[in-house]
Amino acid sequence: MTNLAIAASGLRKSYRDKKGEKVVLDGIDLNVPERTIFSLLGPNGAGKTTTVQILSTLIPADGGTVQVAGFDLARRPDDVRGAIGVTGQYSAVDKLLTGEENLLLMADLKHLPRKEGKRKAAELLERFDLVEAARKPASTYSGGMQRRLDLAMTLVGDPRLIFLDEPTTGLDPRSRRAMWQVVRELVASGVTIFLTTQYLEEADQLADHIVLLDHGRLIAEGTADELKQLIPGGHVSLRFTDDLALKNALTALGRGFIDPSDDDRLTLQVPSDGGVASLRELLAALDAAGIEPAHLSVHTPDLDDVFLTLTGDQQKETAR
Ligand SMILES: Nc1ncnc2c1ncn2[C@@H]1O[C@H](COP(=O)(O)OP(=O)(O)OP(=O)(O)O)[C@@H](O)[C@H]1O
Repeated sequence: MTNLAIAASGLRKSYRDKKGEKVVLDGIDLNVPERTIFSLLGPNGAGKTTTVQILSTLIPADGGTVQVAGFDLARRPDDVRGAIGVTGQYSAVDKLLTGEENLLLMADLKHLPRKEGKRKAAELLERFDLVEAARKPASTYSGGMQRRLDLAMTLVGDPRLIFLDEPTTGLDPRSRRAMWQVVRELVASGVTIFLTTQYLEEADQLADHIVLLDHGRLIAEGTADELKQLIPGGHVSLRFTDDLALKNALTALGRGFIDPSDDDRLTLQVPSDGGVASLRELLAALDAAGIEPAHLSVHTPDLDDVFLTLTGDQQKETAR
């Protein structure tokens, strides 16, 4: 049986404000297998940060039972803290210090002997491609370098489970990809990652398992592929060299629409799940009618489509 890095059941949290009680987490269950990347995906205000704050012992839950790294969260918070690392939207990096000084400070906080601290700092600077910048103040670092330093600082304590709360928000595409690579390497080295993100592509790229959180409830979960299958929208695009071939194909297949975005009106969109069996069937039907498409492409719905369908269109802006 796979060991669970996180097992949460019936997690609840609400806040009281002038308007009364606001339920932020409405009884959610989470099971995160060790050595996997688990992604909590949701729009602004869905409750992602609150979940991370509870699981990392920063704030108490109002209800539910939680085990983190094998420890009961309510009874053994110190053991949980010793096993986890958290890098949040608000970085722990002190910008007045150099990268190396930040790492040594963290090693002191973790009570590592001086020699061991220096060895660890040097290893992490190397691993996170920060050797050249090691003696420069962190204020001179790019956004991507600061995130890498932040994550390196988290690793000083050798955590088994790392919470990455929106680790690439605001980074350019190249830095985002570099961070993804770092995350993949961490998992390969045996760490478990609990990732929150607003970026669907990020969850698609990294996560073994995704849960969609909306208004404090889990509204869907599965692998990226499983989530994509929850909604319709896949199709095969067939482009023909002339109008007659397109018309014949439409007759032979008995279904399809002319793609309005093709100015030449020579592309047929045929609804399909994009699977091998249905593609084979479609090509056989065209073959039997003696029609050869000039170009074929398969479009499966992406996580954007899933997210927008399941959370409602009004969240289109925050979902990207
Ligand atoms: N201390 C607090 N007091 C009152 N309400 C709070 C408090 N902390 C969070 N909330 C509310 O809880 C809801 C969830 O917030 P949370 O920060 O967990 O969302 P999120 O999914 O992380 O969003 P974001 O992507 O913006 O960080 C929000 O409506 C927020 O206003």
